[in-house]
Amino acid sequence: MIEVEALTKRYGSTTAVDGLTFTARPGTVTGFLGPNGAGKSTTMRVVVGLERATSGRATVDGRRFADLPAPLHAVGIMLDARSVHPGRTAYAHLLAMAQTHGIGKARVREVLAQTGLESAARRRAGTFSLGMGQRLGIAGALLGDPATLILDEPVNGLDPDGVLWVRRLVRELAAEGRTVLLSSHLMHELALCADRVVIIGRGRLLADAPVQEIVDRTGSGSLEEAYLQLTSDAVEYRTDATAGGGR
Ligand SMILES: Nc1ncnc2c1ncn2[C@@H]1O[C@H](COP(=O)(O)OP(=O)(O)OP(=O)(O)O)[C@@H](O)[C@H]1O
Repeated sequence: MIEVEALTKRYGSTTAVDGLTFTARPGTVTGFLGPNGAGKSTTMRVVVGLERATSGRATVDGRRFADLPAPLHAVGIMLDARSVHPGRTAYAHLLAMAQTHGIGKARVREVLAQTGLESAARRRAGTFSLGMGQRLGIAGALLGDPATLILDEPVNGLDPDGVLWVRRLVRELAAEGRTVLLSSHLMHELALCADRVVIIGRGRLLADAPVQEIVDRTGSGSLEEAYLQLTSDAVEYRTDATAGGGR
């Protein structure tokens, strides 16, 4: 479970996250949405201890990330699939992660198989396509068999097969009782795989409800329409094509 409570993060005069509160619960895929610069990545980075909150708090299973005894087992993270050392093979990358937690080679092979990377295991990550890099990032997130997963744009760069695979995977993870927090700009995809969505704009909460409830409450025909309506005042860079709710 992820709990974000009155979280504020400032960078100098920029307030990236502004008094944000929400909970991502076990057995649920929570979609995390917002326009560019809304504060999604910053929130996720605070949750996983890469940034320090200016005020408020963010916890995983009731603990701050820094206080988790074995982080890989508590929370699987894919924030930036490109953060892998390009000279390392997929296998070596995962093995190095595994060794920090006493996880064995068998589990490394298991996640390589689960993410469809078996045949690419001995290839250097620097030669991977965007989609293969995403798969490797997801493999790393799954490695510790964590109860919580945080995936930033997991379908970015995936082909239709890959998109379907991620959709099934996150649904399975939630069905196993895990907490999944997933950000994406692909509304159609989120509507298919998320149970509820948390929408933020300019660092503030705009909506936190089941997908259907948000669609109904806004009188929209789709999550995309509801999203455009809810974020219409919170978009910093809007082109003519999207001004006025996409009409
Ligand atoms: N390290 C940093 N230093 C200064 N400002 C930052 C830093 N990181 C983020 N910001 C600012 O904080 C705000 C929120 O950025 P963030 O990356 O969290 O948004 P986001 O919702 O993830 O956006 P996107 O959809 O474009 O990835 C932006 O105004 C951004 O410029």
